[in-house]
Amino acid sequence: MKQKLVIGTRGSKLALWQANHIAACLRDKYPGVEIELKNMVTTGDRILDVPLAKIGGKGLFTKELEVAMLSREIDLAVHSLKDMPTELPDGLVLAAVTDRVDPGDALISPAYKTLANLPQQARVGTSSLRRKAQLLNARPDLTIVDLRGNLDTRLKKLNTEKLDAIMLAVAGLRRLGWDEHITQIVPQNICLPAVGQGALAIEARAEDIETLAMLAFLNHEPTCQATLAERTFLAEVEGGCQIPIGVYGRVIEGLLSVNAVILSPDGKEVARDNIAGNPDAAAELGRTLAERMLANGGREILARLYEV
Ligand SMILES: NCc1[nH]cc(CCC(=O)O)c1CC(=O)O
Repeated sequence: MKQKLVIGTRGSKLALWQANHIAACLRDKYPGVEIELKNMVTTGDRILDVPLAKIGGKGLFTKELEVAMLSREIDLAVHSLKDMPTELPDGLVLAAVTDRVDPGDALISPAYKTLANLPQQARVGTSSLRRKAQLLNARPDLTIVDLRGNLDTRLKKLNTEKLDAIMLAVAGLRRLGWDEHITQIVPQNICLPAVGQGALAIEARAEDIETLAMLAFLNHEPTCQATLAERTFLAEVEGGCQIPIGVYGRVIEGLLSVNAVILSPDGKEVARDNIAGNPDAAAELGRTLAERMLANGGREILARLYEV
């Protein structure tokens, strides 16, 4: 057993909460082991004035931490699983995926409360293509305003940018204790979450058997299986850029079911489908669902996306 573990984390409030949460779990489990946090800055933190979809490139919020891990500056990194690319760099693995309590998206609209109540042409802030496309699919009249920045910045922009609503992940708001701002948990038939939303990913070096063994207790197997299906689905449909897809898998009574949607950015074209099966075949379920959706309209939606 190691006598010390160094956790790398980004400096945002959410990232620090997540890293401190895992640090607390580790201290609790291994009272004699020194657990240290090391703050790092990623490209995604540095560039705040450009819509995420335009920065491009994968692992905007993970790469610097991964470089530090490979050079042994840190032993593990804590990420929102949602921010992790489907393929990890050589030499790194997912050591654990934690349980997720809140996979969904929340609407914050002090004036109107719910999506159905928003007036025609209401201004809704989000930086996510996935939320934008699903919002427009349900409400083509809405005006979507790009909204970047950390959670606190985005909450402030609700007022400063004169928005009628913003949409954020429930999990992030809950972790920061800001769930009193939530006015509606958006139902999944309107908005499916991002791959891995709500789960934490613990990343470590593949050869670091000792650390991997110490982290294994953090893994929640049903969430690991559900998100494996989601990540395989994403890997199968994704090309070079950010695309509007939502997908949610969960294991109930031993059955893994996965719901997914692929949309055009304007929300007008949609392919929806679902699949269910043995959780041990999670990757295969994700892949089969992706193949089926690509064959049933998904491929055309993506082709038009790459044309522009
Ligand atoms: N894109 C940033 C990001 N990465 C993870 C979360 C929330 C926590 C989670 O989904 O686990 C958020 C904020 C948001 O989308 O509202």
